[in-house]
Amino acid sequence: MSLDQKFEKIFKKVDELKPQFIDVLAKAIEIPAVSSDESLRPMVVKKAHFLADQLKSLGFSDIQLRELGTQPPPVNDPKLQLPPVVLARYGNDPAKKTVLVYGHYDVQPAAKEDGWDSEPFTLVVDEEKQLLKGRGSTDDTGPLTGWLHVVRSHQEAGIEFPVNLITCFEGMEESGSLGLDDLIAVEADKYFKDVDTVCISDNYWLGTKKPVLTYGLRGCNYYQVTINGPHADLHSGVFGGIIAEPMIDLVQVMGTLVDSQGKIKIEGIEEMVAPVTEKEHEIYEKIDFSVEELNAASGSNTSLYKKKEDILMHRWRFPSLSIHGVEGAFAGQGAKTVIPAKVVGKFSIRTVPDIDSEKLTKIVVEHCEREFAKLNSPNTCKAELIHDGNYWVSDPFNASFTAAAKATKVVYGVEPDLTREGGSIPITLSFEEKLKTNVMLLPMGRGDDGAHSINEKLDISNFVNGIKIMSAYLHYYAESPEK
Ligand SMILES: C[C@H](N)C(=O)N[C@@H](Cc1c[nH]cn1)C(=O)O
Ligand SMILES: [Zn+2]
Ligand SMILES: [Zn+2]
Repeated sequence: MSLDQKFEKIFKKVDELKPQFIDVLAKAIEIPAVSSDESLRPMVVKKAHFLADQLKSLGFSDIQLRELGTQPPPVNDPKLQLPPVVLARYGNDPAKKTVLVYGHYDVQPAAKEDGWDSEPFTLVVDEEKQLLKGRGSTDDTGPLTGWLHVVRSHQEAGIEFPVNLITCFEGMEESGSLGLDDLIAVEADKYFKDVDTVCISDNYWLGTKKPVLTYGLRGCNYYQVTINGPHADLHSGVFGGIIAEPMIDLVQVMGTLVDSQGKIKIEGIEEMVAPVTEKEHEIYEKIDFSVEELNAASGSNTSLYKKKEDILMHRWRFPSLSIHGVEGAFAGQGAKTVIPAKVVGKFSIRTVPDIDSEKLTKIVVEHCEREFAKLNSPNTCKAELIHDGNYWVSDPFNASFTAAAKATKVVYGVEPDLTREGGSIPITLSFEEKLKTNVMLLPMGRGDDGAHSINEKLDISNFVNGIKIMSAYLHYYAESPEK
């Protein structure tokens, strides 16, 4: 049977099985697997078991829920267990290539009060707009479950699976992939011994129309600054003006990190960024993107840059510093007149070549300490790293990228753009280094999916076509003469 004939049968099955695939996604999304919320850790574990059950019913073998030990500090409960990594195999034929597919089953926090139109952990199938709405639909439960549907479609179409598949599904990606590095090191010559390539479906197209393949990610160093003052929250009428307020110190320290144009004000970071080459300018010129698409995705007119090249460089190629929030501060409606006793400011820096993570942390911590010292406050200040994750940039010209480009052409009828990604997938570089193989990012969703935001969605066409691309990719990769 020719590849085209195989694809016809598989794709027909994907279309037929669509309602069942959506049903699996709905069941997965129902589990609020928020890795950053310690109280929801049992839910993250529950989702791992749900996936293991799915893998079992599909006939995967050697299914393991690998424990990673306790979560390292800073953490409220020092006994908190990390969620397990779900390892499984489909096929173990030495004559076939082996593809490791990585995905994460944890999600970002979400609450209806944040502005969602519906309950975030109830999948909404919007027939009118042809989209699937719910936390994790695009990041990353939809793409992750896509790999399971690839297997099911092959089974029901009666087509032999072209490769050996290994899954590595983790539950801590949104919180720094803690513990996974060590597991990969331990299993590099055991469970992962025969891996020829790694495919990750956990990012997004640049815009809304053109499919892409991705060869780079920024890293992410996440920090917290804790200012400690009085023993308890106090009445601002009774104590305001006569004690040093932690929140006043914190906003001043945080105010020295970045300006409103996005320029990082911490000395020593810019110097670590690799200079932009002439070749890079040429690459960026050819990419399909506009400020209008950015505005549509952000739902605003607040872009700091108007030119395509500036936007892309600042998204992919330069570091950025974002301020995320303050733990312990009043954040509700109304007018509570309180002086918070202890506040913890959270910010992260997206890193790029050649920023050294340890050096960056030293610079950041010293900067915060220096700025706090200037305040002459009797309060205490501690700045620390919560987690870091490496940036990754690879060469997109190998058998895996070629197979994915062919698969994209078969499904969408166009050559994909080659992009980098402003977000981070902390474990990517570890796969490349520890398994001594290449990694390819094959995104399923679109740039306006609202990952990490309210009303996160995945277009039904992206879900269905994504499963078809994943299927065709495995066949093209299996047929390729190189690894
Ligand atoms: C791109 C990926 N889907 C993603 O959202 N990654 C997260 C990873 C992260 C790193 N620190 C905290 N979370 C991201 O880029 O924010
Ligand atoms: Zn995410
Ligand atoms: Zn993700």
